[in-house]
Amino acid sequence: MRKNHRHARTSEYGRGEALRLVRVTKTYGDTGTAEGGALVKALDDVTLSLPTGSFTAVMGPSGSGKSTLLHCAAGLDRPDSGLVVVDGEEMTGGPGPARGEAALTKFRRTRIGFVFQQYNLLPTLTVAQNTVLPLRLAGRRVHRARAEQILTGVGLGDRLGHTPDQLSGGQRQRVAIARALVTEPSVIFADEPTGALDTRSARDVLRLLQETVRLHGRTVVMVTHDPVAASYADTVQFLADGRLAGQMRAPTVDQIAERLAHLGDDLDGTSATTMTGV
Ligand SMILES: Nc1ncnc2c1ncn2[C@@H]1O[C@H](COP(=O)(O)OP(=O)(O)OP(=O)(O)O)[C@@H](O)[C@H]1O
Repeated sequence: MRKNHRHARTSEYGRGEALRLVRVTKTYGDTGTAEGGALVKALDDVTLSLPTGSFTAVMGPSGSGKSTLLHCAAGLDRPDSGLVVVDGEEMTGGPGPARGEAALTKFRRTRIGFVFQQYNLLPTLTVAQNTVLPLRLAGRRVHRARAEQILTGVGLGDRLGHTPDQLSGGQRQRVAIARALVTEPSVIFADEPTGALDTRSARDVLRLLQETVRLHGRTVVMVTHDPVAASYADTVQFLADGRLAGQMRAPTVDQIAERLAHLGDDLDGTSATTMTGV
C-alpha cells in the first residue's frame, strides 16, 4: 500500500526532468538556541528544475550556498525542509516516510555520479578498477569490456592497467568522469572539477563533460568559481545568500563575469574579486 502511495506521489513529476528541488532549505548552527543567533541559512527556499540532457553551472560568492546546494541535491546531505526529486522519484524530503541512510546510499549509488576537484581515485587500484568501483559497490556485475568501452570514450583506452600516480591531473579527472558515468546515473554532480587543473587539461575536461551531455544525453550540474568553466554549460544558475539570484542561458565568459560583479554590488561589502575567486 505504502509502495503504491509512493508511486502515486512520484508519478506527478514531469518526464524529461532529471532533477527537481522544491523549496529546499538548509540551516546550519545550533538549532537548540532559542535566539537562533548562531544560525546560518545556507539554502533558503530554493526551487529549481533541470531537464534531462542539460549542463548547468552553479556560481556565486564564497559562502552563498553552492556546496550546500550540491550536497542536498546529490543526497549527500538532507535538507531541513523541501523536496529533492531525481528522475521523477523523491530522494529526500516529501510527506512520506524518510529513506534511511542505507536506502539513501543505495539510491545515490544508482542515480547519482560524482566528480570532485581532487579526483578521489583510490591510489592502489588501476584505472579500470577505479572506473568500475561504483558497480562493485552496488553489487552489480562487472565486465572488463565495460571498463574498456567507457575509458576509451574518455580517451584513456590505453591506460586501463595504470595506477592514478602514473597519470596527469587531467587524465585522473577523466578517470573520475568515467567512474561517474559507469552506472549511467540520472545526474552527475561536479564540484570544481577543473579547480586543480592547468588551462589545457581544464578545457579537455570541460569538453568531455559537454560531450557527455550533448552526445550521450547525460545531465550535469557543476559548481565552479571560474567564469570560463561556467561558459561551457548551457545555463548558469547564480546563488547569493542561499537564494537563487537569476539564471543565464548560453552564457559567455564576459556575461558571467559581469553578472557576478553585479551580484557583488547587491551584497554588502563583497567585491567581485572575492566572487570570481581570482
Ligand atoms: N557544516 C556546516 N556547519 C556550519 N555552517 C556551515 C556548514 N557548511 C556550510 N556552512 C555555512 O553555510 C553557508 C554556505 O556554505 P557553502 O559551503 O554551501 O557555500 P559555498 O558557496 O559553497 O562557499 P565556497 O565558494 O567558499 O565553497 C556559509 O555561511 C557556511 O559558513
